[in-house]
Amino acid sequence: MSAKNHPDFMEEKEHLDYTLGYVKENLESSIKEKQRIDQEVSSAKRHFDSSESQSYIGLMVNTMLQDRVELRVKNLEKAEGRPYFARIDFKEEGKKVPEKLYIGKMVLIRDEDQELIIVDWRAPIANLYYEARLGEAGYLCPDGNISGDLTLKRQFTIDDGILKEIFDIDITTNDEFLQTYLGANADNRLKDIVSTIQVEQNQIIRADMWKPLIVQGAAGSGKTTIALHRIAYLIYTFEKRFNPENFMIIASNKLFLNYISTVLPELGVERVKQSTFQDFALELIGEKLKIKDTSEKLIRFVNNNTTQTEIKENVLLRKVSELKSSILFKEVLDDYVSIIEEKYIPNEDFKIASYTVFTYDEINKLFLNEYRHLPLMKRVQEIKKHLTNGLKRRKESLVERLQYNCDRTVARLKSTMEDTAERRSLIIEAIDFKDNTIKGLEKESKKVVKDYIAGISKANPFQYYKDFINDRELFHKLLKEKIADEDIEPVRKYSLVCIRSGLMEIEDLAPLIYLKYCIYGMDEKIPVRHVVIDEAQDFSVFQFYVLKKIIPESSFTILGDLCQGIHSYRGTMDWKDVMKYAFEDSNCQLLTLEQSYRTTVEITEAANSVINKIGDSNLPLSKPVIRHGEKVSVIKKDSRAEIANDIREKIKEFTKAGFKSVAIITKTMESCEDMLSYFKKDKNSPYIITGNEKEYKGGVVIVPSYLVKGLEFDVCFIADGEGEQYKDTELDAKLLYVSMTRPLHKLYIYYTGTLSSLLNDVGR
Ligand SMILES: Nc1ncnc2c1ncn2[C@@H]1O[C@H](COP(=O)(O)OP(=O)(O)OP(=O)(O)O)[C@@H](O)[C@H]1O
Repeated sequence: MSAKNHPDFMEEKEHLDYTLGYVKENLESSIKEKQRIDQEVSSAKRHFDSSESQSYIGLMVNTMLQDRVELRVKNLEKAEGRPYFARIDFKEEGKKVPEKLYIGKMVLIRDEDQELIIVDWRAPIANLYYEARLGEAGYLCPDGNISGDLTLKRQFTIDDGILKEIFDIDITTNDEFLQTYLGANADNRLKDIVSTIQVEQNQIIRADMWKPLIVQGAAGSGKTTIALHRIAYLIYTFEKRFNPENFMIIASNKLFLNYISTVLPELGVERVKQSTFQDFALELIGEKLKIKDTSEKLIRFVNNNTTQTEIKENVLLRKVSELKSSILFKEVLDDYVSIIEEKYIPNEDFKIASYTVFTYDEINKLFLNEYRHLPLMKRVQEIKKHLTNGLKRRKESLVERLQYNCDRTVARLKSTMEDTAERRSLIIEAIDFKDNTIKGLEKESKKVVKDYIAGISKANPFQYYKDFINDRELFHKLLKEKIADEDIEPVRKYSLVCIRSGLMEIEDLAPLIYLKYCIYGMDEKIPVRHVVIDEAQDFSVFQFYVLKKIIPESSFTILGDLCQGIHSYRGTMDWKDVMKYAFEDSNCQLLTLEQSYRTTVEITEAANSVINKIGDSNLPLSKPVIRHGEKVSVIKKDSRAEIANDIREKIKEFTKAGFKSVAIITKTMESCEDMLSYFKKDKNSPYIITGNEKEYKGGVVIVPSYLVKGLEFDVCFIADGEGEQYKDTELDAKLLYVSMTRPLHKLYIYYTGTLSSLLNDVGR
């Protein structure tokens, strides 16, 4: 309700004014404090003397103070216009009066008396706001369970320091309050949702960090947003144990990373590691490999192929991808590594001079049995230690023997011969022989271990991978009964072409990391403790498997939507596979988010009718939050030019009405370019998203259906809804579904000729 009509308006206004005044005053003094510390740090850096420990300690302390005051300034700046969004009154058991707690994006404590002015939304007690109902309630904190009575839950709309609305609520968030947020227009970035997080979202954000968590969330259910809030929550909760750098987001492309990049700073989080799987994999493999554009294969599938050859080629492409993305291929590589392992140690005894220190069998047994738990190269390091120790012992016993023999010879000569020149010469000869032999042994012992180890292969993982694909006989042997006989050679040949052309595919990265892991181990300890993977339906089970293997100390939050699995040939079709193979079912939780917050009831229902055409009852549909809008318009035109004209007119109208982001979505890049040609002469012509850009600028864009995933716009125009474009296939249905679930408010679907049968139930 309008704040002024609320009975507590005056009380709340006074409190807000007080808080704003405090924030302002504090901001001014904190800025001064910051300037002072900045100056001190820069002067300390200029006069830094590394040999003086006092100088080092001083600089460290000042840098820490600098970080702290910088954070305080940032927090206060954030609190300037809207210091909090909610209030709860909670009477803890045993206390007489309820405590009034104002919840905001950051904590604010009054310096004078340590009074809590604003509670951080991530604090344990703030959970009452997100999950508890009025009445008996409790929350879990490091001291245990705190119970009491929740007497008030209140939400505020505060705009630029002005109290606009007050809602007293019981359940999580009031519909009206949520609606205000959902009804807002999208600029070019995702935003934070701290004030309207829903119960099921909150449970994901605050879920146990150490249990792997998979979230199947419908389009628009807030997966990306929640992923970012979860990181902010975990960083806050584990502030003392981990740094932001210990958290990592892996997403499908750089554009998407850029799209989400503003939310974390908004939530007060910086320095979190962000990467695409491809970049991260290349960093791990450590080879300068060129990788094909990840959309290239999809583009081939998306373009409607006509010739039999093209159709045949595409079938092969799918098979290659499916194989290399599967756990089956990991098993094939396990067999391959076993073969490498058998021949890894050269069939040679380890000798010094002509004396055998260890036989080949002894060494190989150690390699294959004793050190089996280690990667091959790590075993070699152990063997090296073993050889060195054995050599030392052997050398000592040889020296002892030589000394003993020499002493005996000398004694014998002395007892059997007169002290003549001949006897002296024989004694010198014996001593020289001993000394020279020892010298020889010393010299040889310096290099025998090195030479033996040098005989062991040091090929890099990529070389092993190439060798495997090059070796026709071996490839066939290991793939037999794994895939159809007639597919083995085409798969090998296709892979061979990739290798020879120097362009690998994203599907080759998990196998390469795996080979590196098995043969070399991961020396670089990856300092990541929690990995969040978004758009996870595009990741294969093998990719999840290797990530888990190489960062075993990390836990994972995996979020995706199978309905949007447009890369299903290399992605995940069933979360249960991920649970079973990547996490070996160990405590892995699967949660679902069905409610969609992005779009209207009408648009969600239309999109669901398309996904229903696939006829797969396992595909989880989304449920719209109760926000109604216009019906989805399905519009027939005689030509593309007419479609472009209509879109142009509508864009003008919507821009006037305040909509900030608009997308014209076509199925392929070719049709994007065709669409753009009609806008070329316009003053503010839209631009095409190609997938190569690192920055997302927003505004009016033209985008192919396979690149629109993850993004959202106020209004979307699907410019080519005809049957010729979108056939009755699973991939086309998913592409349409993804495209249709992007708008917040309005969706128009245009076509010429005949409408795609996938859209038969839309607009009815
Ligand atoms: N609790 C919430 N309160 C307000 N807005 C919300 C809430 N949850 C989600 N949203 C909004 O819904 C929209 C969709 O969120 P987001 O992009 O994170 O969803 P998603 O599940 O990742 O979508 P998709 O898979 O379709 O890309 C965003 O505009 C987000 O701000």
